[in-house]
Amino acid sequence: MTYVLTENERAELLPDLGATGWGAVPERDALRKIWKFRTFSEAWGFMSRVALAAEKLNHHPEWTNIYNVVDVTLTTHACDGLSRLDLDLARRMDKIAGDAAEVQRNHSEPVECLCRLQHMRDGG
Ligand SMILES: C[C@H](O)[C@H](O)[C@H]1CNC2=NC(N)=NC(=O)C2=N1
Repeated sequence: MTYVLTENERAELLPDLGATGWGAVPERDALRKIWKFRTFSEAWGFMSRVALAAEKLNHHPEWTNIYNVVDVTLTTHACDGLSRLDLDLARRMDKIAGDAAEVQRNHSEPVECLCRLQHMRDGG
């Protein structure tokens, strides 16, 4: 079943994602990453491939696309927080993007904030 990651799991698994540019959304138990591709076509190609991976996982991103920028938030609605599925999808997205895009890092908070389960309730 889908369950919210424990503090031990967070401490073990989140730093690697933080290193690739995933951040913590303030006051939510959610991960965010922003990619800037060279063109709209490359951004849309990335989104198409991710959409197929998301369908396979039956786990879907919250995302927006403006021209060549794709802004992604991952969380699990079924358990109202971060689950393994978010980490799986995050890793797949990283793999699909490869180094085709510039990763914007000046947003959100460090993933380490998500290692405390109270993060989303006390606002950081
Ligand atoms: C019925 C279906 O399994 C659910 O609605 C799935 C689909 N995709 C999902 N995606 C995300 N991000 N969270 C969910 O809880 C979720 N649930």
